[in-house]
Amino acid sequence: MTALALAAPAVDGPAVNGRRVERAARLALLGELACFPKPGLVSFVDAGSHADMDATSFLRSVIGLSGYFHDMAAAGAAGAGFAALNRIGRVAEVAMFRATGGVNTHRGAVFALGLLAAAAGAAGEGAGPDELCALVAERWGAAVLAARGDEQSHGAAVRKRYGAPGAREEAAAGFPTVTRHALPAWRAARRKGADPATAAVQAFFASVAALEDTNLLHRGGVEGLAHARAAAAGFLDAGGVLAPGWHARALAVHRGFVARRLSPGGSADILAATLFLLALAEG
Ligand SMILES: CC(C)(COP(=O)(O)OP(=O)(O)OC[C@H]1O[C@@H](n2cnc3c(N)ncnc32)[C@H](O[C@H]2O[C@H](COP(=O)(O)OP(=O)(O)OP(=O)(O)O)[C@@H](O)[C@H]2O)[C@@H]1O)[C@@H](O)C(=O)NCCC(=O)NCCS
Ligand SMILES: Nc1ncnc2[nH]cnc12
Repeated sequence: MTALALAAPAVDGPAVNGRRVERAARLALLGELACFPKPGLVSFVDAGSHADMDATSFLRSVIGLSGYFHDMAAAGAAGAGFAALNRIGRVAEVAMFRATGGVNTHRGAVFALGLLAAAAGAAGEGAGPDELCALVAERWGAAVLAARGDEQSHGAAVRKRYGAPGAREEAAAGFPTVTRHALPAWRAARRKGADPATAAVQAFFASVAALEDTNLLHRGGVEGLAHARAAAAGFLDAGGVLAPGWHARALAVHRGFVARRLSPGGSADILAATLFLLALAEG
């Protein structure tokens, strides 16, 4: 048990697949960071639309979160309710901010992948991506929506101003952007011959085209969100990563986002959740 688990209730759950869950989550966060071109976001190539963080911030954050996903899987296996999961998540957020010097790298991922890790623990071996997403909705969805969040967050400001749904609604609905958009896009690209890293680019664009991303609304307002979704849909309509010249087109979208300071952070989390579910399914 790690220090993060001190926030959890004392439970003696059955033997869980915690190590496998932890490994899959780390692979997913690193895979998301490595994915490029990923318009507006930080990668090993550049910092996209961000002045306060770079790839090193994300690597520090991943290390700072060590043990968190294992603990969420163990808590899920022990039948933890939302309040217990949330306590573990809040401690992980503190660890993330300590690791990055106060920069929000993975708040959304702590939340989304944390819930999915708990579902993986609860379901045990063999549950597929759709089942895990549905389990989050079924078991914790109502409590997720009922929870009082941080009233000062960017997400809260966007909710107040535009009435837009955000990370909570996505989780409570069983991650529809993952199951209906990003995951099918990744699988279709792989079936047609794309390698896993290129399929991740396709999954990312599919998410941007579909998601009401509170980060895009926060930085760019309704116009920024519309621009981002239309640019992503245009890339996919032109054949996405399966069409010749795709890399240059994706790069042009990236540059357009950077020029407008747009950052689709919600889609970064959707991609990480997708890669997490795929890594878990691979074992
Ligand atoms: C439920 C919480 C996640 C709180 O959410 P809330 O809506 O109140 O607001 P935010 O603090 O703004 O965080 C929401 C993050 O979720 C991601 N996101 C956005 N839209 C969606 C969406 N439609 N669907 C899914 N996910 C979405 C997004 O995360 C990424 O962006 C982060 C960078 O954000 P920010 O710092 O605001 O933006 P910048 O542009 O960088 O800021 P400036 O430079 O302009 O200043 C990055 O971290 C990505 O991860 C949103 O940020 C949650 O906080 C909560 O309740 N947590 C509880 C603890 C927990 O996790 N418990 C465990 C599970 S129960
Ligand atoms: N790669 C990334 N760049 C910017 N914000 C993010 N939030 C989560 N992953 C991110």
